[in-house]
Amino acid sequence: MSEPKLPTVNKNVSKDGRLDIQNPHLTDMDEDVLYHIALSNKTHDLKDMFGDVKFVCFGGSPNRMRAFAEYLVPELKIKIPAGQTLCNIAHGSDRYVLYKVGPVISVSHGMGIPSLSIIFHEIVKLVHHAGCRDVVFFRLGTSGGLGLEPGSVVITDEAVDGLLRPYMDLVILGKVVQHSSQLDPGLQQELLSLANLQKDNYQTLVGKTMCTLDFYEGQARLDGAFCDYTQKDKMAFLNQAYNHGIRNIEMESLCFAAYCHRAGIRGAVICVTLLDRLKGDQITTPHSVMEQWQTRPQKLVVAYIKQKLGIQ
Ligand SMILES: O=P(O)(O)O[C@@H]1C[C@H](O)[C@@H](CO)O1
Ligand SMILES: O=c1cc[nH]c(=O)[nH]1
Repeated sequence: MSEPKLPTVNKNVSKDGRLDIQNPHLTDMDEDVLYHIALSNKTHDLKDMFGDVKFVCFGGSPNRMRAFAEYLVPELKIKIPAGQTLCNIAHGSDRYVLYKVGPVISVSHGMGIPSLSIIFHEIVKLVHHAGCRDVVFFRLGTSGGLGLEPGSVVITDEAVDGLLRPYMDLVILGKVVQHSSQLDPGLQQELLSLANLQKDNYQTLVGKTMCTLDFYEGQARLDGAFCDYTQKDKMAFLNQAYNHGIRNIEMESLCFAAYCHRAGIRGAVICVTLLDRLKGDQITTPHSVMEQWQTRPQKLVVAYIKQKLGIQ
C-alpha cells in the first residue's frame, strides 16, 4: 500500500495557547452562525459565555452527555444557584445538546463520522471565537471490544479505518484528501497512569481503535438486515484486526483524531467495551449495567480534569 499524502497540520495554535483558525474565509465574515448549536458570534457574547473553557467532552448520546454534566457539578464543586438547573445551551436547535459546567463543555455528537464532523467544526469555531486557551478534547464513548472482558476501557493510541489505515479519507471538491489520525501519546499515558491509580475492578488499556462507517456489516456483524459473508469470514477479519493491535471498534474515533490533529488540539478517545466481538454480535447486557459501564470513561476524564484544576 502506498503511503498517503497528508496535508500539513498543527498550525492553528498561537503562542498564547489560543486556537487561531487558519480558514481565511472566516475572518472576512461579518457573522458566523453555528447553526447546529444555535449560537452565533454576533448574537451571543461567546467570549463571556465560553472564554474560560479548558476541556471539551464529546459523546454520542444526548442523555449521556447531560448525565456527564450533572456528574461534573459536585465533582468540580460548582455551585448552581438555588432554583436553577443545568441548561442545554444548544436548546435552540434539536440536533445536539451542549452543557457548560465550569471550564468543561459536555456536548453530544450523535452517531457516526458525518454527525461528529459537523459538531466538531462548530465546537472548534466556538473555542476560537471564545478565545479559549490550551483546550483539551475528549471523546467518551462505547465500543465493541476485541479479546477483552466486557466493561473494559480502551484509550485509543491510533484510530484506523475499516481498511486498517491510520488516516481519514475525506472527499473535498471531488478529490480524496487524507488526514492523519495520530493522537497525543503523552495524554494517553497521563490517562493510563490515572487509571492505574484508581485501582478499579476492570481493565483500562491503551490500544488501537477501528472506526467504521456502519455498526453491522462495517463491524463484521452477522446480525444485520443484510450479510453476504460467513462466520468464518467474519472471524478471519476480526482476528486480523486483533493481530494488528486493534482492541475495540466504534464509529467516530477516526474523524475525532484526524480533526484534533488537523486543528492542533490535544485529544483523547476513551471508550468502554460493551461486548467481546470475538464472542458475539448482539448486545445483551442489561441496560442498567451498560449505563454503569458508560460512566467508566467519564470517571477517568473527571480524574484528569480534577488533577489539572488542582481539585482534591
Ligand atoms: O459514543 P457512542 O457510544 O455513541 O458511540 C458508539 C459508536 C456509535 O456511534 C454507537 C453505535 O451504537 O456507539
Ligand atoms: O459493538 C459496538 C458497540 C458499541 N458501538 C459500536 O460502534 N460497536
